This record gives sequence, C-alpha cells and structure tokens, in this order.
Amino acid sequence: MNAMRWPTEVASADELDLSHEYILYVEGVSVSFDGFKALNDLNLYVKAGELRCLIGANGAGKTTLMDVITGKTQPDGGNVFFGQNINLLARSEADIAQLGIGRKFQKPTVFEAHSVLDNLEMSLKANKGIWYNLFAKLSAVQRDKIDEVLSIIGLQQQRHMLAGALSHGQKQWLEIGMLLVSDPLLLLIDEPVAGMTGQETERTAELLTGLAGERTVIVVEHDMEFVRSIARTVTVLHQGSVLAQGTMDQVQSNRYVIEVYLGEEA
Ligand SMILES: Nc1ncnc2c1ncn2[C@@H]1O[C@H](COP(=O)(O)OP(=O)(O)OP(=O)(O)O)[C@@H](O)[C@H]1O
Repeated sequence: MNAMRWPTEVASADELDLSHEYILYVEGVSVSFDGFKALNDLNLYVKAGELRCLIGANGAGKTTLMDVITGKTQPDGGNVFFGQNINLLARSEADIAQLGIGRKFQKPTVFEAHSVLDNLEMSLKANKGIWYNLFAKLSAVQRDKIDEVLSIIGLQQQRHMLAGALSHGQKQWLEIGMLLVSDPLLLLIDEPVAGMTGQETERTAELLTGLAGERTVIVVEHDMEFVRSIARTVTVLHQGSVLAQGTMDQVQSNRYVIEVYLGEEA
C-alpha cells in the first residue's frame, strides 16, 4: 500500500508543528524483503529534544527503521510523521534531509584530502542545494555558524588540518559537525563509538548529550556501557518490533530483553 498524501501537507520545516511535544511518530510500520518482515507493525514515538538510544541484536531492524525515517525505504504500511504535520512517507530522501533530518552512518565519510574547515564549508554549501554557488564566499552568519560548530565538536585547533590526518574519533566528530552546520532538528546517528578509544568515547558521550535538548538525537549503538552513560530512554528492537522501552535499568531487568537480547550477549 502506498503512503497517503495529506492535503494539508506543509512545505518546510519552518512550519513543523511540535505542539504535542513529539517530533517523530512511527506508527504501525512494516517493511518486508521477499516476504521476510524486517519491521513488523512497529510503533515509536520520540519527543522533541530527547536523546533516544535504539538497541537490538543484529538483524533486529534498526537500520531498516532509520532507512524508513530518512526516506530510503518505503514501508509496506504505516505512518511516519515529523511533528504533527509533516508526512515523511510522502517525501523524497533529499526533501527529508532538507527538512532537517540528518543521518550519520557508522563509517566516517569526510573528504580526507580537504581541511576540517573545507569539509564544514562544503557541507554547508551543499545543503543549500545544487543552485548554490560552491565558490561563493561565506557570509558572516555562515562563518559564525562554522565557528560555533567547530567549538561544539571540539576541533577548533584542528581547523586547518587535513581531515585525513585526524584520529578516527575526530573524523566522527567532524562528520557530526558536517550535519550540524545545516541546523538539523533530528539527528540519526549509527554506532558513533565503534572503534573509538575510551577517551574519545567519553568525549562523544558529552557531545551527544550536549546536542540533545535543542535538537533531537536518536543513536543506534551496540556498546551497552556507552548507552548507559548517555541514554535517558532506551528502546529495544527485536524482530522488527519494539520489545521493551524505558531506562537502561528497566530494559536490562526486563524478562523478555534478558531472554532474547542481553542473554545472547552474556
Ligand atoms: N535490502 C534488503 N533485502 C533483504 N533483506 C534485508 C534487506 N535489508 C535488511 N534486510 C534484512 O532485514 C533484517 C533487519 O535488518 P537491519 O539491517 O534493519 O537490522 P539491524 O538491527 O540494523 O542489524 P545490525 O545491528 O546488524 O545492523 C535483517 O534480517 C536483514 O538481513
């Protein structure tokens, strides 16, 4: 079944209706691949400003859910709304990015032969769309934005360094910065601390908790210690549905979670 197109659809994120506190509604979403249900009648509600962690064993459906939210995969059924009024299922992947939903994949994809500053600048200009002149000088407001982002990601000292010379953790932060320059409202971040040192992991925890509040952040992560350190609410996926949700303590003591997920890890 194709997604319904609502006649009241609005044009941009400026008109995003957050009057009911929630920024993301995923309702009754199913995705099948050759008859296999990767998502099975999944419901997920995320409040504006939350830092939500999504956990689940391999194949639980986490990536498929991110693919649905960002318009990469059309579900067989269900609804996905951004705020009260933006039907994401009626939007293209490019539209969804423009609306302020940024996604960071697990592997950093920075331009290694360019400086940190250039990476941020290119990302800011690319987000303006294909008509924006890539060679245009930055406005004062844009320069301030880049300075602000450099400070958030803690790479002011490295601004003129080639991205290829950064540590793995710094590359991950730079890529988060490349999303931040366009002021996303919702950030989807896949396994941010995989391969990081302990210190980098701690710094990433600070970074992500700092981003929440003003923005909404959904983190997919396998590292339980990290999840415990950042998450207020944890959602556990299993076989394409929500198995449990709550604080880390609540989900870790949930009988079903112990059986199907944490039990496997133990
Ligand atoms: N394009 C596809 N074609 C067929 N099956 C797919 C496709 N994409 C995902 N799947 C299957 O759907 C299920 C859910 O996959 P998904 O990648 O969403 O899980 P995940 O929770 O992100 O797992 P992981 O932690 O390993 O990344 C898996 O069994 C996977 O093999």
